[in-house]
Amino acid sequence: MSEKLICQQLSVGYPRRPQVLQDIELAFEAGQVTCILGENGSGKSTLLKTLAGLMPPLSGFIHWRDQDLVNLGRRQRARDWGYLAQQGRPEWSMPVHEIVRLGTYARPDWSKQEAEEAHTWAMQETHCEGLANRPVLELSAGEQQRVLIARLLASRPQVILADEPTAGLDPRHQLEVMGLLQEQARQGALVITVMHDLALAASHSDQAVMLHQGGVFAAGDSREIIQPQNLRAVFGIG
Ligand SMILES: Nc1ncnc2c1ncn2[C@@H]1O[C@H](COP(=O)(O)OP(=O)(O)OP(=O)(O)O)[C@@H](O)[C@H]1O
Repeated sequence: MSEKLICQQLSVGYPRRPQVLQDIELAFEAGQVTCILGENGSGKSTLLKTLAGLMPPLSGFIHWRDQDLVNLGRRQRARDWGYLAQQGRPEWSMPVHEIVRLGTYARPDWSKQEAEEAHTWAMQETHCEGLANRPVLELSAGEQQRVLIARLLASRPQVILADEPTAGLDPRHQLEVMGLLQEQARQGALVITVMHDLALAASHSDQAVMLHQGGVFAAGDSREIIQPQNLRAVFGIG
Protein backbone atom coordinates (compact mmCIF):
# COMPACT_ATOMS: atom_id res chain seq x y z
CA MET A 1 0.00 0.00 0.00
CA SER A 2 1.38 3.38 -1.02
CA GLU A 3 1.72 5.80 1.91
CA LYS A 4 1.15 8.74 -0.38
CA LEU A 5 -1.41 11.48 -0.78
CA ILE A 6 -1.75 12.11 -4.49
CA CYS A 7 -3.52 14.91 -6.36
CA GLN A 8 -4.32 14.26 -9.99
CA GLN A 9 -5.74 16.85 -12.37
CA LEU A 10 -7.05 18.56 -9.27
CA SER A 11 -8.88 21.87 -9.65
CA VAL A 12 -10.07 23.73 -6.56
CA GLY A 13 -12.04 26.91 -5.96
CA TYR A 14 -15.30 28.50 -4.84
CA PRO A 15 -18.66 29.03 -6.54
CA ARG A 16 -17.93 32.74 -6.95
CA ARG A 17 -14.23 32.24 -7.54
CA PRO A 18 -13.83 29.01 -9.45
CA GLN A 19 -10.49 27.62 -10.45
CA VAL A 20 -8.25 29.07 -7.79
CA LEU A 21 -5.90 26.23 -8.76
CA GLN A 22 -6.16 24.16 -11.91
CA ASP A 23 -4.88 20.75 -12.95
CA ILE A 24 -2.71 20.25 -9.90
CA GLU A 25 -0.45 17.18 -9.93
CA LEU A 26 1.21 16.61 -6.58
CA ALA A 27 2.40 13.71 -4.44
CA PHE A 28 2.92 14.04 -0.70
CA GLU A 29 4.75 11.30 1.15
CA ALA A 30 4.37 9.87 4.63
CA GLY A 31 7.50 10.45 6.67
CA GLN A 32 8.04 13.90 5.20
CA VAL A 33 7.17 17.48 5.99
CA THR A 34 6.00 19.34 2.88
CA CYS A 35 5.60 23.10 3.04
CA ILE A 36 3.29 24.93 0.68
CA LEU A 37 4.51 28.37 -0.28
CA GLY A 38 3.06 31.12 -2.43
CA GLU A 39 1.95 34.72 -2.39
CA ASN A 40 -1.27 35.89 -0.69
CA GLY A 41 -4.28 34.58 -2.55
CA SER A 42 -2.31 31.93 -4.47
CA GLY A 43 -4.57 29.17 -3.14
CA LYS A 44 -2.55 27.58 -0.31
CA SER A 45 -5.40 27.51 2.21
CA THR A 46 -7.89 26.49 -0.47
CA LEU A 47 -5.72 23.51 -1.39
CA LEU A 48 -5.30 22.52 2.26
CA LYS A 49 -9.05 22.83 2.95
CA THR A 50 -9.75 20.66 -0.08
CA LEU A 51 -7.26 18.03 1.12
CA ALA A 52 -8.89 18.20 4.56
CA GLY A 53 -12.25 17.38 3.01
CA LEU A 54 -13.79 20.73 4.00
CA MET A 55 -14.59 21.61 0.41
CA PRO A 56 -15.06 19.34 -2.58
CA PRO A 57 -12.65 19.53 -5.51
CA LEU A 58 -14.09 21.19 -8.62
CA SER A 59 -12.61 18.34 -10.60
CA GLY A 60 -9.86 15.78 -10.40
CA PHE A 61 -8.89 13.22 -7.80
CA ILE A 62 -7.23 12.93 -4.42
CA HIS A 63 -5.93 9.52 -3.45
CA TRP A 64 -4.72 8.45 -0.02
CA ARG A 65 -3.14 5.03 0.34
CA ASP A 66 -4.43 4.08 -3.12
CA GLN A 67 -8.00 4.95 -2.08
CA ASP A 68 -10.09 7.77 -3.51
CA LEU A 69 -10.46 10.26 -0.67
CA VAL A 70 -14.19 10.64 -1.30
CA ASN A 71 -14.53 7.05 -0.06
CA LEU A 72 -12.79 7.80 3.23
CA GLY A 73 -15.39 7.61 6.00
CA ARG A 74 -15.84 10.47 8.45
CA ARG A 75 -14.74 8.38 11.40
CA GLN A 76 -11.57 7.26 9.69
CA ARG A 77 -10.80 10.80 8.65
CA ALA A 78 -11.38 12.07 12.18
CA ARG A 79 -9.21 9.30 13.59
CA ASP A 80 -6.30 9.49 11.18
CA TRP A 81 -6.28 13.10 9.97
CA GLY A 82 -5.68 16.36 11.79
CA TYR A 83 -6.32 19.82 10.39
CA LEU A 84 -5.26 23.17 11.83
CA ALA A 85 -7.17 26.06 10.25
CA GLN A 86 -5.53 29.35 9.37
CA GLN A 87 -6.04 31.82 12.22
CA GLY A 88 -8.23 29.28 13.95
CA ARG A 89 -9.62 30.23 17.32
CA PRO A 90 -11.04 27.93 19.98
CA GLU A 91 -14.83 28.02 19.85
CA TRP A 92 -15.71 27.38 23.47
CA SER A 93 -14.52 28.90 26.70
CA MET A 94 -13.30 25.69 28.26
CA PRO A 95 -10.17 25.11 30.30
CA VAL A 96 -7.14 24.33 28.16
CA HIS A 97 -6.83 20.72 29.34
CA GLU A 98 -10.43 20.04 28.24
CA ILE A 99 -9.92 21.60 24.80
CA VAL A 100 -6.85 19.42 24.28
CA ARG A 101 -8.76 16.36 25.51
CA LEU A 102 -11.27 16.92 22.67
CA GLY A 103 -8.50 15.78 20.32
CA THR A 104 -8.44 12.35 21.95
CA TYR A 105 -12.20 11.91 21.29
CA ALA A 106 -11.27 11.21 17.66
CA ARG A 107 -9.77 7.95 18.93
CA PRO A 108 -12.61 5.82 20.31
CA ASP A 109 -10.33 2.83 19.61
CA TRP A 110 -8.04 3.93 22.44
CA SER A 111 -8.20 2.73 26.02
CA LYS A 112 -8.62 5.36 28.72
CA GLN A 113 -4.93 5.04 29.53
CA GLU A 114 -3.87 5.51 25.89
CA ALA A 115 -6.02 8.62 25.65
CA GLU A 116 -4.58 9.95 28.90
CA GLU A 117 -1.01 9.35 27.71
CA ALA A 118 -1.66 11.11 24.40
CA HIS A 119 -3.28 14.03 26.24
CA THR A 120 -0.33 14.38 28.62
CA TRP A 121 2.16 14.10 25.77
CA ALA A 122 0.41 16.77 23.65
CA MET A 123 0.17 19.14 26.64
CA GLN A 124 3.87 18.67 27.42
CA GLU A 125 5.18 18.96 23.88
CA THR A 126 3.36 22.25 23.27
CA HIS A 127 4.17 23.64 26.72
CA CYS A 128 0.50 23.90 27.60
CA GLU A 129 0.81 22.32 31.06
CA GLY A 130 1.19 25.70 32.74
CA LEU A 131 -1.99 26.86 31.00
CA ALA A 132 -3.99 23.71 31.79
CA ASN A 133 -6.69 25.27 33.97
CA ARG A 134 -6.92 28.66 32.22
CA PRO A 135 -10.09 29.36 30.17
CA VAL A 136 -8.84 29.13 26.61
CA LEU A 137 -10.56 32.32 25.44
CA GLU A 138 -8.60 34.30 28.03
CA LEU A 139 -5.27 33.29 26.52
CA SER A 140 -3.12 35.33 24.15
CA ALA A 141 -3.31 34.57 20.43
CA GLY A 142 -0.01 32.66 20.48
CA GLU A 143 -1.04 30.66 23.55
CA GLN A 144 -4.35 29.77 21.86
CA GLN A 145 -2.44 28.63 18.78
CA ARG A 146 -0.36 26.28 20.94
CA VAL A 147 -3.53 24.87 22.51
CA LEU A 148 -5.00 24.19 19.05
CA ILE A 149 -1.77 22.48 17.99
CA ALA A 150 -1.94 20.38 21.17
CA ARG A 151 -5.55 19.41 20.34
CA LEU A 152 -4.49 18.51 16.80
CA LEU A 153 -1.62 16.33 18.03
CA ALA A 154 -3.60 14.69 20.84
CA SER A 155 -5.21 12.26 18.38
CA ARG A 156 -1.72 11.31 17.06
CA PRO A 157 -2.89 11.81 13.44
CA GLN A 158 -1.22 10.04 10.56
CA VAL A 159 -1.93 12.96 8.24
CA ILE A 160 -1.33 16.47 9.59
CA LEU A 161 -2.55 19.46 7.58
CA ALA A 162 -1.44 22.66 9.31
CA ASP A 163 -2.24 26.09 7.89
CA GLU A 164 0.41 28.50 9.18
CA PRO A 165 1.06 26.56 12.40
CA THR A 166 3.64 29.07 13.59
CA ALA A 167 1.45 32.16 13.12
CA GLY A 168 1.50 34.27 16.27
CA LEU A 169 4.16 32.16 17.99
CA ASP A 170 7.34 33.63 19.47
CA PRO A 171 10.64 32.49 17.87
CA ARG A 172 11.28 29.71 20.37
CA HIS A 173 7.80 28.24 20.00
CA GLN A 174 7.97 28.56 16.20
CA LEU A 175 11.10 26.39 16.20
CA GLU A 176 9.62 23.96 18.70
CA VAL A 177 6.35 23.53 16.82
CA MET A 178 8.17 22.94 13.52
CA GLY A 179 10.49 20.51 15.32
CA LEU A 180 7.45 18.75 16.70
CA LEU A 181 5.92 18.42 13.23
CA GLN A 182 9.23 17.13 11.90
CA GLU A 183 9.29 14.57 14.70
CA GLN A 184 5.77 13.40 13.76
CA ALA A 185 6.97 12.94 10.18
CA ARG A 186 10.05 11.00 11.37
CA GLN A 187 7.62 8.70 13.17
CA GLY A 188 5.70 8.12 9.93
CA ALA A 189 3.13 10.91 9.69
CA LEU A 190 2.48 12.76 6.46
CA VAL A 191 2.79 16.46 7.28
CA ILE A 192 1.74 19.36 5.05
CA THR A 193 2.12 22.91 6.31
CA VAL A 194 1.29 26.23 4.71
CA MET A 195 4.12 28.64 5.51
CA HIS A 196 5.10 32.24 4.89
CA ASP A 197 8.41 32.10 6.74
CA LEU A 198 10.85 30.98 4.05
CA ALA A 199 13.76 30.44 6.45
CA LEU A 200 11.65 28.23 8.70
CA ALA A 201 10.27 26.38 5.69
CA ALA A 202 13.78 25.77 4.35
CA SER A 203 15.11 24.55 7.69
CA HIS A 204 12.15 22.39 8.74
CA SER A 205 10.68 20.80 5.63
CA ASP A 206 11.75 18.00 3.33
CA GLN A 207 9.66 18.99 0.33
CA ALA A 208 8.37 22.35 -0.87
CA VAL A 209 5.55 23.24 -3.22
CA MET A 210 5.37 26.75 -4.69
CA LEU A 211 1.97 27.84 -5.96
CA HIS A 212 1.79 30.64 -8.51
CA GLN A 213 -0.79 31.92 -10.96
CA GLY A 214 -3.26 29.11 -10.46
CA GLY A 215 -0.81 26.25 -10.63
CA VAL A 216 2.28 24.57 -9.21
CA PHE A 217 5.29 26.68 -10.12
CA ALA A 218 7.80 24.29 -8.56
CA ALA A 219 7.77 21.22 -6.33
CA GLY A 220 10.48 19.00 -4.93
CA ASP A 221 13.30 18.91 -2.41
CA SER A 222 13.03 22.06 -0.24
CA ARG A 223 16.70 22.94 -0.62
CA GLU A 224 16.34 22.88 -4.39
CA ILE A 225 12.99 24.69 -4.50
CA ILE A 226 13.60 27.49 -1.98
CA GLN A 227 16.19 29.20 -4.15
CA PRO A 228 16.64 32.83 -5.29
CA GLN A 229 15.47 32.26 -8.87
CA ASN A 230 12.17 30.73 -7.70
CA LEU A 231 11.68 33.37 -5.00
CA ARG A 232 12.22 36.08 -7.62
CA ALA A 233 9.70 34.54 -9.97
CA VAL A 234 7.02 33.81 -7.37
CA PHE A 235 7.44 36.58 -4.80
CA GLY A 236 9.49 39.16 -6.71
CA ILE A 237 12.24 39.00 -4.09
CA GLY A 238 15.75 37.56 -3.76
N1 LIG B 1 -14.88 31.67 0.68
C1 LIG B 1 -14.38 32.17 -0.45
N2 LIG B 1 -15.17 32.53 -1.49
C2 LIG B 1 -14.67 33.03 -2.63
N3 LIG B 1 -13.34 33.21 -2.84
C3 LIG B 1 -12.50 32.88 -1.86
C4 LIG B 1 -12.96 32.34 -0.61
N4 LIG B 1 -11.88 32.09 0.16
C5 LIG B 1 -10.81 32.46 -0.55
N5 LIG B 1 -11.16 32.93 -1.77
C6 LIG B 1 -10.29 33.39 -2.85
O1 LIG B 1 -9.51 32.28 -3.30
C7 LIG B 1 -8.18 32.68 -3.58
C8 LIG B 1 -7.22 31.82 -2.80
O2 LIG B 1 -7.40 32.08 -1.41
P1 LIG B 1 -6.56 31.32 -0.30
O3 LIG B 1 -7.11 31.73 1.02
O4 LIG B 1 -6.50 29.89 -0.64
O5 LIG B 1 -5.11 31.96 -0.53
P2 LIG B 1 -3.79 31.78 0.31
O6 LIG B 1 -2.71 31.43 -0.65
O7 LIG B 1 -3.99 30.85 1.44
O8 LIG B 1 -3.57 33.27 0.82
P3 LIG B 1 -2.89 33.89 2.15
O9 LIG B 1 -1.42 33.75 1.99
O10 LIG B 1 -3.32 35.32 2.12
O11 LIG B 1 -3.44 33.15 3.34
C9 LIG B 1 -8.10 34.17 -3.27
O12 LIG B 1 -8.23 34.88 -4.47
C10 LIG B 1 -9.28 34.42 -2.36
O13 LIG B 1 -9.75 35.74 -2.55
